Amino acid sequence: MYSFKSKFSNKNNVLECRVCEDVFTVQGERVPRLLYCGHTVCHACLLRLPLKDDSILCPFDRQPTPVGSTGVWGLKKNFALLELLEKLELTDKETTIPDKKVLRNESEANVGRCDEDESHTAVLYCVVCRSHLCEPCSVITHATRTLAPHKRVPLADKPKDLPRCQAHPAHTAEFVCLKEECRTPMVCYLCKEYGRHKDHPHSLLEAEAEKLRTMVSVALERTHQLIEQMNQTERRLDEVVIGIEGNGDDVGTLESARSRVEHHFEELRAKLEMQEATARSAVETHARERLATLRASQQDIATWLAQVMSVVVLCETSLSHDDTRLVSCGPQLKKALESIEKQHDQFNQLSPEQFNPDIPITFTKDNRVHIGPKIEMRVVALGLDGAGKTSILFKLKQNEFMSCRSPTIGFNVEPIEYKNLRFNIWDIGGQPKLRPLWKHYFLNTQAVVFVVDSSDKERLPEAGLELAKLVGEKDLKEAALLILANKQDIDGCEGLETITELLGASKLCCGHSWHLQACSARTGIGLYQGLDWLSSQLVASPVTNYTTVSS
Ligand SMILES: Nc1nc2c(ncn2[C@@H]2O[C@H](COP(=O)(O)OP(=O)(O)OP(=O)(O)O)[C@@H](O)[C@H]2O)c(=O)[nH]1
Ligand SMILES: [Mg+2]
Repeated sequence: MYSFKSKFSNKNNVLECRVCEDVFTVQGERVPRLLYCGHTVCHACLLRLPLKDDSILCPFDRQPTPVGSTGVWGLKKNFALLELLEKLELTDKETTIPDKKVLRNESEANVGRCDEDESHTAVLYCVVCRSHLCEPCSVITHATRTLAPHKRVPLADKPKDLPRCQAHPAHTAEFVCLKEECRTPMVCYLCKEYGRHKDHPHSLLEAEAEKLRTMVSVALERTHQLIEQMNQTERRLDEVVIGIEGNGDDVGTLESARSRVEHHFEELRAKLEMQEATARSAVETHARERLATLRASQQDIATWLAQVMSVVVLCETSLSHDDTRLVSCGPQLKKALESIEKQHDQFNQLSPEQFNPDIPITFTKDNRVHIGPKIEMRVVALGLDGAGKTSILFKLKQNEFMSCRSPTIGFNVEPIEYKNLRFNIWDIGGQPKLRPLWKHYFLNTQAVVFVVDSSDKERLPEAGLELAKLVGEKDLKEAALLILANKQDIDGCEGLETITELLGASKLCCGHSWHLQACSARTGIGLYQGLDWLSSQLVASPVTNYTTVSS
């Protein structure tokens, strides 16, 4: 029988901590540790001693023992004492336990029995004496001052026995070697202090297990949260799928998107059909009117022909008259010949265009049909004073450039014909006092030509402010915006990138159809590229009919 009394009878007073008077143990909180002065104190008492300048003062002679970052755990154990303890423990076991197997069977059989009295049922476990006790025996056996502080826990909380060291089976493996390459992580103090694991990083088995337990608990908590999030997301995805596909009577978003597409294109088709009907009717009205004019001209010619023929007959007959009769017919003949002259004039007035059977059709971007040689566009030219608006207009109109032009007070308006377009360009004065009047020219404007002076960097921000006002104008919402970076012939003028940046054009004009074109009113470069861009904004198909303007 492995009895409490026999176990401690040898050790009493000899192997106990002189601070707490508890018996030292080979592991755990009563492990004996050495101080620098040579005194031995148990681990638990050392933990309670106050620190002074990172040193522990010996409770017996006040000698300091420095402790590093590892604290009390870093102090050497009193191995001589430990050896002695273990030997005593083994001797106890050998003398009291004749056969280990018998002991195991016995201790298994004794589970529930009090180690002091087999007739009692154990309910407690003394973690120091490692004995199972009933309540009364626990009180009796621990009545002395030395044994009274022993920690006794309910049997259910009995700590698990520590494993034995593989290399030194007589010792418990109470440390964990933290070196990755070590295959046997659980080691005893011999391995740790002197053996294979000397100088390896270590941790106490309990501390390591606690660290792992905490790590696993945290990971587990996070995993539970992740699972919850995944479940929630799965539910939300299900809802989204149902939202898209629909469920029973609820129509999904796919169906409503489909209907919106169908509706949009139905509307477009209806609008297109209307536009086609309007265009067809315009073409037919145009053709009918032309045919009516042609038929009227045919009738006129038939009438003129009959009249001319009768004059021819009169003239030919008169040629055979004698003198008296011819003279008397003179006034009639003169009148008839005058009428021929008149009909000749009327005949000459027939327009040569009548002889061209073509019907010139152009489509605008909004699907209106334009029939006729020229499609018109209302354009306003704006910009700061001196930017070169008037110079550009006159360069386009009559290919002229004047190096000294007086500022425009009011406006100039000129039709500029280019390909099959007629741009009616309104050039408005740009002096500060005239700028508030710009808005009176906006109505029905299809395009704004905003002119900036590329050689005047200082005034570009001011131009940007005026541009900002223009793009905000309601009447110009649909208007195309052509920015002409003028005076590119001047040395040191700014490039398009700087101009775009200083005007803030990219941001300002994003709601508009806009284009920045480098040009010069002096040389004419870039002006027709600007007009081409304007044409492309108005006309759906490319404009091919080149007419009067020469570049
Ligand atoms: N070198 C050079 N000078 C130009 C160019 N365009 C205009 N100028 C000159 O710049 C000055 C102002 O030109 P204008 O056409 O009167 O300017 P504006 O924009 O009509 O000015 P306001 O009528 O006051 O709004 C004139 O002296 C022009 O000769 C150009 O492309 N190159
Ligand atoms: Mg001007």
